[in-house]
Amino acid sequence: MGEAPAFIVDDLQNQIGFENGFGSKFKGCKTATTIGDKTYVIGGNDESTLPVEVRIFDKATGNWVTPIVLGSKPNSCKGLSAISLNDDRILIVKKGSAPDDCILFLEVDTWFVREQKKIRGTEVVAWSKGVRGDAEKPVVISGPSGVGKGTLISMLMKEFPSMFGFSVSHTTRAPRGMEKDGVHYHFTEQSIMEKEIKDGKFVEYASVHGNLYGTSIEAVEVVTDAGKRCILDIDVQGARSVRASSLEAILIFVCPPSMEELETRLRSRRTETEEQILNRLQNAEVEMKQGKSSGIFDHILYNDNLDDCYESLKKLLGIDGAAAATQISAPQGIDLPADHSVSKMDNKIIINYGTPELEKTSKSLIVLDVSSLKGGAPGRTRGLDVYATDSFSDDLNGINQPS
Ligand SMILES: Nc1nc2c(ncn2[C@@H]2O[C@H](COP(=O)(O)OP(=O)(O)O)[C@@H](O)[C@H]2O)c(=O)[nH]1
Ligand SMILES: Nc1ncnc2c1ncn2[C@@H]1O[C@H](COP(=O)(O)OP(=O)(O)O)[C@@H](O)[C@H]1O
Repeated sequence: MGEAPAFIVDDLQNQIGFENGFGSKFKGCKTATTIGDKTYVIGGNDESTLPVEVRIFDKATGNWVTPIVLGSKPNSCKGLSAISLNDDRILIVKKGSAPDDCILFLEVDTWFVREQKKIRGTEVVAWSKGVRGDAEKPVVISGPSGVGKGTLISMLMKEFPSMFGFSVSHTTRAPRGMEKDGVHYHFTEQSIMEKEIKDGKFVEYASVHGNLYGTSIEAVEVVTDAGKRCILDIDVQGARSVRASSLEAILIFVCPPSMEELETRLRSRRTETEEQILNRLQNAEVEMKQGKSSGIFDHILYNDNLDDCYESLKKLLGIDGAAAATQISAPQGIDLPADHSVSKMDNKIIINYGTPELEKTSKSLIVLDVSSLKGGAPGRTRGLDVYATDSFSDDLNGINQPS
């Protein structure tokens, strides 16, 4: 049954005293997995409130490396099991943890991690929380200045405060009258933002209407860590970067009914100078062309009547009518018992928490189907399929039925 442990390296075990999580009982919250030449040692102190640490033993050089760790680091726990998936991420099962906090992915060679390694010139790993199904895709809203993006987003956040969270961008533009630092934007300076971009702190950034705007990795993570679906209000260049990234967002472009109406809305807002209005209207022509024809966007919405447009937005997000209630209450966590062992077969991770006697009589296996994983750092890893079953069969396909 299952796969052989990903690794058991005696000298490593002697050096740092961890045990592999595969089917074994162990004291500390430490485990290790080897991918290629690198052994990832993951763990902290038993029952500690400190975050789980990650160290890498590079067999090629014989050196230990402490990587930059992105993503929200899980706290230590009663124990960890680790399994390498596709050599680019390690699935971690936290024993005895809360249902919404027990399946994690440590990305070691995904697109996002490779990009970050390139920018930072050092070892990088990134945590991403695992969630069931296809929920929580981030939502990108783009469109010309004054079309109503902010208005639509405010309506969504007001109606579904526990479902959506706004990604607070950084910008070098000056705050408008009512805007608060850290709420509407992180207002910053050009030189500081350029340094942070160089340090790899941004998912995307662009120069828009003469100012620098960008989405930090942290801005997305703060929202996903709160268990909410992330909304990004970004321009077309930023949308293009997100489309190419691992975020797997739904991209929506909002159009005005006419350029005249766009100008009316922009002027009636009274937040820009005449020069800024003219600049934004000029840019709007280009944005409209790109938005409608570039193939970046999944959906185009026309914001003529505000209420109609808002209803269309909810519909394409699957949160209109009864669907809204279902989605809000859908459980995202996975209830795992404290004491269990973990093994892997093809694209299925089998979590066994029964005694041999118990196995015969009741459900004692949880199967995590990881064949359709999507997303990942800096967002969540979606697409986990989870179901309970009662026994192994010779052919694992035999337990492929959700129960
Ligand atoms: N690429 C990118 N664009 C952003 C970001 N934040 C805001 N923007 C875009 O910058 C443009 C100007 O935003 P803002 O100054 O708030 O003006 P408004 O859209 O007219 O309210 C809009 O197209 C926003 O969608 C960001 O983090 N990244
Ligand atoms: N469908 C609409 N009809 C009329 N006015 C609208 C509509 N949608 C938004 N507005 C108004 O247009 C102005 C610009 O909207 P805003 O949300 O700030 O645009 P954006 O965030 O795209 O720059 C605001 O004063 C807003 O109240």
